[in-house]
Order: sequence, then C-alpha cells, then structure tokens
Amino acid sequence: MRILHTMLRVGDLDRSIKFYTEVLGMRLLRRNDYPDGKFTLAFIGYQDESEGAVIELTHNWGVESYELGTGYGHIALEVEDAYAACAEIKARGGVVTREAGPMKHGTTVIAFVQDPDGYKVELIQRKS
Ligand SMILES: C[C@@H](O)C(=O)SC[C@H](NC(=O)CC[C@H](N)C(=O)O)C(=O)NCC(=O)O
Ligand code: NI
Repeated sequence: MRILHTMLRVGDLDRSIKFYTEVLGMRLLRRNDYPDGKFTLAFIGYQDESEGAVIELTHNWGVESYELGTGYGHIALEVEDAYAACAEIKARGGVVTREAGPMKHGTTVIAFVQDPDGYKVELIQRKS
C-alpha cells in the first residue's frame, strides 16, 4: 500500500488552485466535474500521482466555507530552507502564521502557512 492523497474541502476551487500552484509551486494534475453530484475534484501536487502522494481539493458547488474544527492538523512539505521559503511565500502573497524556527520541545526547523480556507501547511526544513 501507499498514501495516494489527502482530501480537503474548499470553498472556492480557483482560489485554492491559485494558492497551491502560484504560492506553493504545485502543479494542477487533473480536474474533474461531477455534475450529478454537484462537486468538482482537483488533484494538485509536486509529482504525478503514480510517483507520490497528492492533495485532492473537493469543491461542493454552492458551499463557500467549512468549519475546520479542532482535529485537523496540517499537511507537511519538505523545504531546503524554511526561512527562505517563508520569505518567498510572503513575497507571493501567502500568509505565514508561524515563522521559521526550531519546533517547540524539539529541534526540527518548521514554519506554518495557511491556505485560503485556513488549512495549515507545515514547512519542514530538510535536515542537513
Ligand atoms: C515534526 C513536525 O512534523 C510537527 O508537526 S511537530 C509540530 C508541533 N506539533 C505539536 O506540538 C503537536 C502537539 C500539539 N499540542 C498539537 O496538538 O498540535 C507544533 O505544532 N509545534 C508548534 C510550534 O510552534 O513549534
Ligand atoms: Ni508535522
């Protein structure tokens, strides 16, 4: 077995695709409408689905927002330099909610950004 995707429900699909592609540098891999179910799926990521896990963005037509609740944590991305990544994300109009630095109670250098729906995305600096 292998992890194929993580699904996030989003309120505005074009807004989310713009964020994940233009701010985080992902690619739109495929987008499919399901008119009978009144929803659209868009798969985004850094690799083809045959190569690695991706994110499935689900847009239920007419639903503009969701309660994220207290259970959701984050999707993590590996970066070479979390400090530089935060600066670039800000320059591209992204929101950094937790600046780069060692994690609390640990040493891993992390940062958090949030997507247009408020979902957190963690940046983890690759250990040298
Ligand atoms: C290792 C990396 O993938 C992490 O996600 S650790 C980040 C760290 N997580 C926690 O503290 C989990 C426990 C917490 N009570 C929770 O439920 O989220 C984290 O979020 N650290 C915050 C920070 O600012 O360092
Ligand atoms: Ni994490």
